[in-house]
Formats: sequence, C-alpha cells, structure tokens
Amino acid sequence: MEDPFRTIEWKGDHIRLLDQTLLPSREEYIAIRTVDEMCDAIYRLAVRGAPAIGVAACMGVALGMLTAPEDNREEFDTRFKAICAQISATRPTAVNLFWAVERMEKLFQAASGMAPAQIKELLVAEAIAAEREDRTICENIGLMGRDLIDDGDTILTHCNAGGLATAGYGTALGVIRAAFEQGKKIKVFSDETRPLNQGSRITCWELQKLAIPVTLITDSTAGSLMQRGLIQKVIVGADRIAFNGDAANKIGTYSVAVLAHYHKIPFYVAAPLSTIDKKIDSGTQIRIEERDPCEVTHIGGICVAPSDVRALNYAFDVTPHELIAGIITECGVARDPFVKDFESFFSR
Ligand SMILES: CSC[C@H]1O[C@H](OP(=O)(O)O)[C@H](O)[C@@H]1O
Repeated sequence: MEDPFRTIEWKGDHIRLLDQTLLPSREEYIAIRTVDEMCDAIYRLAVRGAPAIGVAACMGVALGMLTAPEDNREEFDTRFKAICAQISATRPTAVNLFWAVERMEKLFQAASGMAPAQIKELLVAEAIAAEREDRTICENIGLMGRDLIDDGDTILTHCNAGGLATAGYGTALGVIRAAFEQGKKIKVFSDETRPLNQGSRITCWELQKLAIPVTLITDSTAGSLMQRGLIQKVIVGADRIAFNGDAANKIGTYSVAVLAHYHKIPFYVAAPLSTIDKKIDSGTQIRIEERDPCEVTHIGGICVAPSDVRALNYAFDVTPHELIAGIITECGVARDPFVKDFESFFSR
C-alpha cells in the first residue's frame, strides 16, 4: 500500500511538503521557495522527524543554490557555505540534518571543478535521490523488524516515527506497518506525546489512514497499562544514536524505557544507519534541543498555566543502551553490545 500522503517532494522550483503543524484537522501542503522558508519549516516542525529533516536539509541546500550567481565563483561558493550553515543551525539533536548537509558538502567538494550550472544540477539530483533512498531504507527497516512483533501483540509507541517523520513508510511505525501487512493481528497504543502532541496529532492520524487499530493514551497512562499486562512490545524512533547504542528520542521516551525495563517488556528503537552518530560513543555527548517554554504553557494558543510560571521544554531525552532490547536498522537488528553490530553494519 502506498503512503496515503507525501511528506516532502522536489517540484523543480520549490519543495512541496505537508505542513504537520496543522494535522490532524487540516491536511495542507505548502510550497517552500527559499532557504529561509525551509529553515522556518524545520524549526516550527512543519517538517519533522530525523530522516525527514535530513531529506529537507538536502532539498533546502539544492533549492537555495538554484539562485546562486553563476558568473562569480567566489560568491557561488560563499552562498553554498552560508546555506549549509543556516540549515545546520535550525535544530541541534537529529543527526540526520548534519549527515545530510555533510552529504551535500562532499558532493559540492567533489564537483568543484565543474561549472556552477552543472553543480546545481548535481545538488538537485542528490536531493531527489535522498528522498527516494530514505523511503527504501524505511521499508527495509520494516522488513528487518517485523518478525520481532508477534501475532496478537499490543505495541506502545511514543511521538511519531511514521511516514511523516521520514520520506515515507516510517521507522517505528514502519516496523508496525510491516507486521500488519504480514497479516498479524496487532494493536497500537499511541502516547499523545506532550507538549507538541506528535502522537495524538500525527501517529493516530497516520495509523488510522493505514487502518491499523490505534488507541490514544496520555503519556502518564503507559505505566498502568504495562502493570496490567496490556502492552507486549515498545517501539520508538530515534533522532541520534551514539555508537554504544544510547539513543536520543522525543522527551518521555526514557521514562517509557524505564517502565518497560521494570515490567520486562522488550523496548526497541527503529532507525536508519544515518541516525547513528559514529563520532560519539555515549549519549551524554548528545546535545538536547531546548525549545520555547510557551509550547508547554500553551496548547493551541490557549494558556494552561499561570502566565509567569517558569517552564522547562527539553525536546528530547536519552535512553541508555542497557534499556534497549534491539536497534532495528535497514541492515538488521543490532543487539547490545551495539558497537559490534554497528561496526558490522557500517562495514557492508
Ligand atoms: C523517525 S525519527 C522520529 C523522531 O523525531 C521526533 O522528533 P520531532 O518530532 O521533534 O522531530 C521524535 O523524536 C521521533 O521519535
């Protein structure tokens, strides 16, 4: 079954993306015509999710270079560097953003002997390829992880690691979808995922579109359901995974992992290799994005706290590898000690 939506698409002179801040009530696609607009879309989570942010970054670089001057090489190169820096400054945690910019930088470097017009064409082709590859990678993650799910399982997921967090098919939801497409009778509990409610707004919307049974719960309900034996597996996405397997994901994921550990429920992370950061060997090195406290004190623009109350708004937390039963990638399921499997996957 094709995705019932297209997360992001290159359209020649603009990028078309589904504005995820409007879901579930409005399914609206917007046209991104400048780097400023792409950076704004990434920062305000109109496009979000580590792999999707990576594809958006590739497309943002290619888009920004369309109007770069071709008659002045120094200006052309300066423009490229400025675009990469601007996109890299949007959100700090998802490593896919930086991996994507690095991918475009390597291409730009390799093509340095070519004419500007040719380089522009190469950047566009690379951005289009990035979107297509991400979709295939997610389908492979689904195939690698689906047998971890048993017929009759109820699975808990947190935030949204579905088709809309990627260029299609999803990571955590991709595994769930692949098991469902095998014919397994499964159900999903979706944490609402405060403060931006990616779970209630996006995961529930996606799973209903795929006819996968989903029940929305508050973030504070998960423990009680585990205590009553109503959850058999947990599968979440990731934004950055250290080489020892420590995984950064949406705030609240760590709490779910501790609860799952206590209740002896397998806790899985699903992510492409591009989310594994080879440069760090511990989750303590992952920079956690801190966002506007108004996202906590307001819901839909309505204030739900005293106007002058202090609010903490960490967008992610880190789950130590000891709490992770397996990390599902397009190359297979890595198990602790994760380094060993990661080294094998990257050597292929
Ligand atoms: C497949 S990566 C999804 C990952 O990204 C989300 O963060 P955000 O919505 O802030 O971009 C969340 O951590 C998801 O698990």
